[in-house]
Amino acid sequence: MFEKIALVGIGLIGSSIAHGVRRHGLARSIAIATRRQETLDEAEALGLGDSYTTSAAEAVRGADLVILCTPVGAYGAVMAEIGPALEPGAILSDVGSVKAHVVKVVAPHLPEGVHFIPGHPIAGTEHSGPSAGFADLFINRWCVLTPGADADPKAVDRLVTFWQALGSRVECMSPDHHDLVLAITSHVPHLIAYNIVGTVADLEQDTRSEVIKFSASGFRDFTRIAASDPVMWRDVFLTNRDAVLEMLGRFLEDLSRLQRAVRVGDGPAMEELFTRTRAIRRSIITAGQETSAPDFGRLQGSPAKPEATDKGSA
Ligand SMILES: NC(=O)C1=CN([C@@H]2O[C@H](COP(=O)(O)OP(=O)(O)OC[C@H]3O[C@@H](n4cnc5c(N)ncnc54)[C@H](O)[C@@H]3O)[C@@H](O)[C@H]2O)C=CC1
Ligand SMILES: O=C(O)C(=O)Cc1ccc(O)cc1
Repeated sequence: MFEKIALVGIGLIGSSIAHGVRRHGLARSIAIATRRQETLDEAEALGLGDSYTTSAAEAVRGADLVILCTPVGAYGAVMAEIGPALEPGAILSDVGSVKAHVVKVVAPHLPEGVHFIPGHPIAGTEHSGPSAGFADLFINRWCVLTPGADADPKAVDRLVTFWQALGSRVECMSPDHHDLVLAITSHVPHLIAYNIVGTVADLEQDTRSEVIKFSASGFRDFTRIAASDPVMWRDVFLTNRDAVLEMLGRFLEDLSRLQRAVRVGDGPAMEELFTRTRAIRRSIITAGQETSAPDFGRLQGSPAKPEATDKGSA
């Protein structure tokens, strides 16, 4: 499908793409670039690519598909480096969790003749680093593409076919719409998880030990989400601020209503809400979005994978 795919950044998502490309024979060669030598050595030891370099510009030279797989906060610096080295006719894409910001920071560095088609596989885990990836990650998951109005349809088709070959279902939408939808389905849920686990972390020592000892599965599910990569999520909240604040505002209004229902003992209001939310959970399962036991955080999550050890990103 492609002669040379360059992956800039080789953490959970980059390494999952590398595994999938190998498994399905989607490229003659895979070039891997990352900032730190230590991460590169890890990727090489895992055999994720055919060439390895700390120079992103070197990796993208001669590549007909380049995918940015770093935290979105690194995109500006990465693009400044690779812009002049991109081949005319190449497809440039990414996997970032936000899209409007990505379009804004990539555009100034985009050479004539390079097809920029932003992307976001809505599939992941709380793990990070090159050893966290696995080829099945994208199977039966959505991948959203946000091509501009002037995007070359042939290039878009090639990228759609690529993600389908990795097992994904693909849908195109505008960057702003993507950011609003993901704010409530992914970004705000992560913020809530970070907050509730932070609340426990700030409890007095004795109470905290009890909470951890007796933590029920609800709290444990929050801790899984709150173990997600701090740099990646910092960048999401720095770059999708407006949509997150919009959805957070609605969430807080609803929480106030619920707080009142609890305070005044309004059983029917609580039961009515909990019945509607149960129906949402069931419709997600019916739509094939869920593969495991009830679990708050996996609304966007990955298929069950054997427990891996947490690895910090490089
Ligand atoms: N973790 C998840 O569940 C999902 C993440 N994403 C998006 O995918 C992207 C990557 O996330 P993960 O793979 O989870 O992160 P990760 O932390 O596992 O890997 C990021 C990689 O980027 C490299 N990197 C960081 N700064 C760099 C720079 N300036 N130049 C070159 N390499 C650099 C790191 O060394 C690391 O190899 C992010 O933009 C994130 O928003 C998308 C879907 C799911
Ligand atoms: O692990 C989980 O539950 C996730 O929600 C994974 C995830 C994280 C970030 C994304 O942009 C998409 C999916």
